[in-house]
Amino acid sequence: MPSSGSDDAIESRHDGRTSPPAAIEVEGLELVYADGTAAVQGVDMTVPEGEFFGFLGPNGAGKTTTIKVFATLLSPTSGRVRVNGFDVRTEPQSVRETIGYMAQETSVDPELTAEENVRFACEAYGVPRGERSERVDELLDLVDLVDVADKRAEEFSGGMKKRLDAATALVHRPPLVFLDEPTTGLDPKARNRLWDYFRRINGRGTTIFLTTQYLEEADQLCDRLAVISGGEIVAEGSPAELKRRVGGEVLDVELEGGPASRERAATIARAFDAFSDAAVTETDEGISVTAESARQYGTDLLVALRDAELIVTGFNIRAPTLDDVFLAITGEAVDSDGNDAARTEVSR
Ligand SMILES: Nc1ncnc2c1ncn2[C@@H]1O[C@H](COP(=O)(O)OP(=O)(O)OP(=O)(O)O)[C@@H](O)[C@H]1O
Repeated sequence: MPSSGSDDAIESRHDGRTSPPAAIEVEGLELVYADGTAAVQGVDMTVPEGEFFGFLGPNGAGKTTTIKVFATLLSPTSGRVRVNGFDVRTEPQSVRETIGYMAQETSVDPELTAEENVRFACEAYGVPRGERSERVDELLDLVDLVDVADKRAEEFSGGMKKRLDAATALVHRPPLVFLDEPTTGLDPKARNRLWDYFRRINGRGTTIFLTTQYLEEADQLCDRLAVISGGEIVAEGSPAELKRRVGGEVLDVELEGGPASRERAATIARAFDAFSDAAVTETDEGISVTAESARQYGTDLLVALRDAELIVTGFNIRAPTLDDVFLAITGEAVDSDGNDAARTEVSR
């Protein structure tokens, strides 16, 4: 793993000997765009080598801006960022040579075959000529595109294009890969195949930095997560830790009637004595109540709703998901259709 720099406070904090350099080390990162938008405001984070790290946040939170700083496409306004041991400001070339970047839009050439796309990427990244054929075969095999190696990418489904794109991001065997919303718009089957692939490259030791709008994806794949909101990190931990932080269980109640019924039910749940610590949200079907005592007093709430002449058509008690974590932390629900995050009122 490359490492350089003598005057580096971050490295000396690690003593420079006992701990290997982290894949990503960030102290006090700020990025202000030319128009004055403060997109990232004082971010600190460390991603150890080999980790599968998830970076979550509502739209406009600063995720892509942060990735672009890590990938040296934007220069930080202030703060220190080291990627694979290199300073993004003073050693951008070394950073670029040691990272893979799968951007939101695929960069595959539709006119070229799968094999030609990967071969072209090998040339662009300076893979030695004698190694190219083997590298192309290995990567097409890794992403299960061997059977269609000679087909033009324009014939591929969205999922196949994404897998091909991921292969091209890996031709130079980078120890760290950035995946910016890699599965957006894919059907569940295609998404699952990509997940297998990401797990495989992480299993080979590659550090992965993933942004996604699918919280289930983060839950399934990531060792650790950070949530960014308004340019600041507002929560960090493993998926299990974050879920525990929400606390308790979630009671989902389905109601007959429109928004007025949901609003009345939410008011009743908020006023319910047993749920003084509850987070109550209105959902598409009814309401959700997250509380320590959701299981114990859930039926009492159902009775209270019935007494208020609201018609309950279904209910369910479950453990919190990352969606609940996200809602509790940011006050916004992630819209899995990829539209703007829906703002939902949260009372705590
Ligand atoms: N080139 C730019 N000039 C000025 N402001 C920008 C620019 N690019 C992004 N922004 C703003 O910076 C903030 C952070 O944007 P960014 O794209 O990093 O967020 P994001 O979390 O990646 O959102 P999304 O999920 O929508 O991609 C937003 O307020 C956005 O409007």
